[in-house]
Amino acid sequence: MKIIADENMPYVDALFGGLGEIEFVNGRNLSAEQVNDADVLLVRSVTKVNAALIEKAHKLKFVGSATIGTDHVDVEYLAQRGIPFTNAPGCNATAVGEFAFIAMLELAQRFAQPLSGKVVGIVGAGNTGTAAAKCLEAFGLKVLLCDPVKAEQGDSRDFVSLDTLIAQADIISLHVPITKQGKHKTWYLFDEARLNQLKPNTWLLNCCRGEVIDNRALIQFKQRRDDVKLVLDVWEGEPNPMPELVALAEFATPHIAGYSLEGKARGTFMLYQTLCNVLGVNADKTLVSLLPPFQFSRVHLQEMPSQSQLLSLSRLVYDLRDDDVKFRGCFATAAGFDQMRKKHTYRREFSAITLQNASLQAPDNLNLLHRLGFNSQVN
Ligand SMILES: NC(=O)C1=CN([C@@H]2O[C@H](COP(=O)(O)OP(=O)(O)OC[C@H]3O[C@@H](n4cnc5c(N)ncnc54)[C@H](O)[C@@H]3O)[C@@H](O)[C@H]2O)C=CC1
Ligand SMILES: O=C(O)C(=O)[C@H](O)COP(=O)(O)O
Repeated sequence: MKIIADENMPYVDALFGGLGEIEFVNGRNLSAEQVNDADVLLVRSVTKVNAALIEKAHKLKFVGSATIGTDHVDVEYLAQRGIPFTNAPGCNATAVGEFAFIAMLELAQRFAQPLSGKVVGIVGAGNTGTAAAKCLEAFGLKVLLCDPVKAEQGDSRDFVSLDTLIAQADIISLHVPITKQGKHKTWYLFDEARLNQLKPNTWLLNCCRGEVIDNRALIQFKQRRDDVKLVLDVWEGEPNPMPELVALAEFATPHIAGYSLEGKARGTFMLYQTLCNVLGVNADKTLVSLLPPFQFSRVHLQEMPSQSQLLSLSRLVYDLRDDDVKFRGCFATAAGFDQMRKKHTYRREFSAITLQNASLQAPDNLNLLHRLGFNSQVN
């Protein structure tokens, strides 16, 4: 069995090695010729899986994308061909949620502001939005959710309209899929008119898809409104972000909000489980055996961390400043953008750290750190 896999997918050898012969490819430039004799195709978000790519891949019996988003896959075409497809919903939700939370801690540090007391608006209350809300609520912030789709589906949480969210939120974090049609389409959800509604001093974070914000309108808006601060992980026209926009962002990264080691491993593992199911073979590997030990796996806390101490703790798993600096040095070419993604030093999730100290025994303290995602051990 021939398995074609994106070279940026970790643990493919460990998980799929026993199932067939693996060929690693550059997912962005994958050609139809390369997949013609494939039985299994494992991709990431940079590969357009459509008729043009797989029309002649007559042996293809499974396509998997180790991502949450599916906008790069023609799922209808796969269904017509009867080719089983899976993505990896939720695989990197914790990674994106923690990225957004850490970015807010970084902004608070940079502008010497307390995060406490701020109201955060989450647009899109699915896996990543909910993960971000979990951290923010654990930290004690008021969170407003806007998700008309979930509201219509009868989700029992409280939702507000986008207008209310924009009017009330000090920080807005975007977590929607990119959709071009329908009454809840998200393409340019934040257009010029919407951007002009932002309250003074709003922080706007985009960790979902670049085109959810009209990037040209954002440049013009930001040039007039320096009070608004931007954290941008995703860009219109990737892998070629608009240089003017990069310069206007406080933190800029190359679509790596979901790149925790745990998140990437979970993504590959979910594909492995589904493929085993499709092939009718036993999935005998475990996710936990894949992850290496973390160098800061145990941290002693003398007291409940302050906001800046929590940032220092968070920087043990992920220092956003490093990625921001690297990105500004390499984004100017498509190769630079992709190389940084390819060579990204995986960060860990909060759960990789076990916090130890008797003073954390107070249930509220333990609860807060636990709900943020850290492990805790009372000694
Ligand atoms: N930067 C990165 O590395 C990553 C980016 N993503 C992107 O983030 C997107 C969201 O991921 P998940 O939260 O896991 O997806 P999800 O499908 O679990 O949640 C998306 C939510 O957005 C809601 N939604 C749809 N249209 C909306 C609208 N007009 N207004 C408000 N809410 C709306 C949906 O009802 C759903 O609840 C993905 O589709 C993907 O494009 C996901 C993971 C990593
Ligand atoms: O899951 C998604 O959706 C994403 O956006 C991915 O985290 C992006 O990563 P790649 O698949 O492009 O490596």
